Amino acid sequence: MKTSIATVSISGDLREKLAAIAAAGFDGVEIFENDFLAFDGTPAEVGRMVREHGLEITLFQPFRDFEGMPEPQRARTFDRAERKFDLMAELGTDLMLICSNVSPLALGGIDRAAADLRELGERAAKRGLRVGYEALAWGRHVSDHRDAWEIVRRADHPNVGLILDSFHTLAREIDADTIRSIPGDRIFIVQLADAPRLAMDLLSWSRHYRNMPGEGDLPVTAFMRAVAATGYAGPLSLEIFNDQFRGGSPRTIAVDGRRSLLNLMDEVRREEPAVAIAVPDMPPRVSVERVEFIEFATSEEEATELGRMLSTLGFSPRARHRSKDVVLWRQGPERSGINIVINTEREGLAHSSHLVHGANAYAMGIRVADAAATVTRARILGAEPFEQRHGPGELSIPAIRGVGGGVIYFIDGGELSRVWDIEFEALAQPEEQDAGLLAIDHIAQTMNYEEMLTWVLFYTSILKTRKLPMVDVVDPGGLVRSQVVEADGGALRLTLNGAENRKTLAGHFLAESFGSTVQHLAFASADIFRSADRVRSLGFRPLEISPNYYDDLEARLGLEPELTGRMRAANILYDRDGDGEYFQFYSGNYGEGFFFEIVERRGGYRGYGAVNAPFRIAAQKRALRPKGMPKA
Ligand SMILES: O=C(O)c1ccc(O)c(O)c1
Ligand SMILES: [Mg+2]
Repeated sequence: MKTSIATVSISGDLREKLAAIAAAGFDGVEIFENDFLAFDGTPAEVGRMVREHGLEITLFQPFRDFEGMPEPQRARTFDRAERKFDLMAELGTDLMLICSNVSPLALGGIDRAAADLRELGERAAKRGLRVGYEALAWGRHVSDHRDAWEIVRRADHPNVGLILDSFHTLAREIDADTIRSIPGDRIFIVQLADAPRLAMDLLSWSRHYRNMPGEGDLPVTAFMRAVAATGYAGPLSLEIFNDQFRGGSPRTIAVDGRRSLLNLMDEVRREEPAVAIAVPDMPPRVSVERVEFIEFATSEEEATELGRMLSTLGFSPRARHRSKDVVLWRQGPERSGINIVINTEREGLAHSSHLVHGANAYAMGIRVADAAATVTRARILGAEPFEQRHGPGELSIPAIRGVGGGVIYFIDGGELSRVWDIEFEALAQPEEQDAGLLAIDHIAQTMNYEEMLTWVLFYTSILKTRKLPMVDVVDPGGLVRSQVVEADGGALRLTLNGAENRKTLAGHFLAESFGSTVQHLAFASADIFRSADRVRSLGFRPLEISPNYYDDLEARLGLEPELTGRMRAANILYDRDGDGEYFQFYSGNYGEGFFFEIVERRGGYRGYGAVNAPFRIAAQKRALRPKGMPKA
């Protein structure tokens, strides 16, 4: 399988685009005409530059408003095509994309279009070139790949083929299985793009909101399965028109693109075992069992402060690392579900993370079915493996760098599961101060909004997880977009929060911690009222919620005043869905906006209390303001 990407998908000038595309491991590029026109070198220089990067030009595009023109436009269109053929010869590519005509002058008629393409194919053949015909979803007469195929079929020329583009087919909800009857060798190139579901006109949707396969909501896998079934063996080429990507980091977008293609083809290979698909062999997405630990990097002083906060939540220091300045905090019986690690080392990644971000939860450990396989898959998908010096007798825990520069460790059932015994030495048992917190319910990570798709693709391509629809959270200082990535049964729940500006609580946290990511940790309780009582007696001060909230709860959901009274007294917020109920309360802020949450899920409640987020944020801002939080 050859991977390719259109230059239009990446930001920067042509030089920067090519460097990023090559570094990410693509085999080829589609040269988008405008990227070429804006460049100040000759076509031959562009061709040389592409090849010096080890890339080939898979396609020159687009050639517009070609088929079905009346004279005199028709003759001029052919002249224009000949000029572009000259250019292609200099660039060193043999394939040109003709997109279906959108001109009001176009006459329509399948046979007329076929005759024009046949003549163009004849002219292309004289120069050893080929032309591919693509149906734009908004084409004037041709907007469906089935019609485009019929035209190509009737053109009946070896130098004329079909170009498929997942966006145009899927945006119009055309059944992708109609591709299965097209001969694979008549398809000259396949362009791939996903997109979020949006209600808008097709052209604007396509030109501004496409994204990488797996990042959006379109059934790109079903489309690609149908393409694979035709026997098509040419390049798979990403063609992503996206306003955000145009301003993003070329390196990141290129790495995301290649990750998305490999992940897609791996999925197709598993779902179409009868079709031979050349994709690097990789372990399947690994299932997650639970969050094994969260590790904070802090100074000694901050460790004391964080420890004080954890003590009020019922945690106590239980074990110390045998050779490092690292302490394990737990609560409840031995082997309870929450392991919090505080690292005050003066070297290594924890230390450098602390220098950059201040105290922060820079690492997490995830228990998976197979730790080594997880890292193998992640590496093939372009993630960076992480290894740190380990002392004699210590384990080498498979790990990768996360998107934000932190670390994700993977632990499985083998020797790795004994890490707490092997590397740690138990401390004297303190008096019992358990608050009934049983597990990490979810981890909330904050990032710039522009980086959210990168994170979503990272998690969903490496781990057996899925994304939920994005929701808007209103902060008095602006909007925060929130998207959940979760594993079956809640074994891993991540809430990703994308901040658009620094006036929001999330944006403030991001700015003040120089891009650290874990902004809050939610612990699960089986009895939130009991946990609330316990932590209060340990000195915990919950985030105070406005009394107006509880009046509204009674009115809105018809809750018993007795229940709302208890919630009001403990500052507990409430939500429910078709499956169950959710109770939650929060801590105040630690540092520049880090906090803890305690939750109880009753029945099969699946959400995260998103409806309550604005009230939580308003309360946190009230609490933060005296320390210099900008007024929203
Ligand atoms: O938006 C367009 O005009 C356009 C051009 C070329 C393509 O391949 C395409 O999918 C869209
Ligand atoms: Mg296209």
